[in-house]
Amino acid sequence: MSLPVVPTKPPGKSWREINQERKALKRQRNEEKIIKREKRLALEKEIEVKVKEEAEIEKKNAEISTISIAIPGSILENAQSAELRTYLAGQIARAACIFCVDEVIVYDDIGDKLNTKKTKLEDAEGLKIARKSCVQLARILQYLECPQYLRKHFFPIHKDLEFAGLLNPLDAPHHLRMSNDFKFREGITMNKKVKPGRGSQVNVGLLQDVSSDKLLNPGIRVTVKMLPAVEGSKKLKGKIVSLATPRAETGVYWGYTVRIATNLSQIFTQSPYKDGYDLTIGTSDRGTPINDLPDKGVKYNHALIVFGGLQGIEAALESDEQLKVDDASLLFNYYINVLPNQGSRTIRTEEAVLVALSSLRSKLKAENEPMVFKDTGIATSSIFPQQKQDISDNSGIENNVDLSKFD
Ligand SMILES: C[S@@+](CC[C@H](N)C(=O)[O-])C[C@H]1O[C@@H](n2cnc3c(N)ncnc32)[C@H](O)[C@@H]1O
Repeated sequence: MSLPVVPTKPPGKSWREINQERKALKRQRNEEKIIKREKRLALEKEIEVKVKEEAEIEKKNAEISTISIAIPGSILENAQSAELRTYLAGQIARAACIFCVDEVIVYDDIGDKLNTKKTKLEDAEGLKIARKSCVQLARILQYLECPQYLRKHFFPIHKDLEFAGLLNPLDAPHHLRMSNDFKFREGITMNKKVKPGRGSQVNVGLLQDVSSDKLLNPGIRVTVKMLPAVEGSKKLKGKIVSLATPRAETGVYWGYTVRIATNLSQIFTQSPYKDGYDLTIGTSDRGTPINDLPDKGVKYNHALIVFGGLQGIEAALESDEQLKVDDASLLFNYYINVLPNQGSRTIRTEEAVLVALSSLRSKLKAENEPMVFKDTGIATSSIFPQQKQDISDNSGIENNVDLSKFD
């Protein structure tokens, strides 16, 4: 039988002193517990506020007003050579970039009339057939929009791109060089092992990959918000954000997405915006003179401007079996002539895009205009002074058509 343990009294101290010390220790422990709990509650609150703020930013991003243009792929079919076809596609890309277009829809305005010029795509949704000229136009548009350092990952050698290397570059703000210091960068998720709980490594066109906050499949194009460097650490860290975030947060134009519509009606029905387009404009020399529109009087949140091909929008309407109207102007909120008293009998589609986007600027009023990007250019950092050379030449993007499975 074991005897009860009797606490031994340390020498030189009375039992009163010992009890007081114990009580003080207990009090101190309780106080520490309270401080710890308060700290934890404060941290939880901070996280809650941050999550709310981020949700607000995401909501704001989704609300930024956008401009989409629809171009018939068939315009390439009238060009005399492969080089001229490529150049024409480059002109559309340059116009879209110059006027900060958010979405380019390449549509088929001819339909089944000339069935031979089609190419097949088999994906999860089943068999899709698209006009070859539409696929080529979409491919060149995507190629030019993609930052040079990512092209080798997203654009394998393809006949459609044979002369794309000769094209005038877009020189878009998101085509960053190593020497550019900007808080957003486009990147590709890499196939690198990461520790459990960590996000994907992303190549953003710098010497070092960025550790991101999300674990994604390799080979995906992502937009990364670069996080401030931690003191004493050389590691680059970033947060994966939506494609709309750079523009919503800084006002900088961040490129366009590309989709293919296999007829005129799909331009309207397959809009990536939740409630579709709230302003639709058709362009034709038979439209209402643009001067009739009030200055800054046409409000929009998601505007769509549709251009026709050789025979105009009327021909596209005729080829679309789903559309039962016989007057093209009835498809749009506005049907406009952007250059009354034109000097040439015909204005080509690629010319009309520049004229229309330019003259509509003074007529349209965005409901949620992105803020003005105040920087005169993207700042050049002194961190990489010796690496000012262009990164090697070289898509995938939210809402972007996946062209990799087209012939
Ligand atoms: C060669 S034109 C087509 C022919 C036609 N006369 C017409 O405007 O419908 C090609 C496209 O350029 C645009 N376009 C040409 N002239 C235009 C004008 N004066 N105003 C607005 N758009 C025009 C239209 O989108 C048109 O479908």
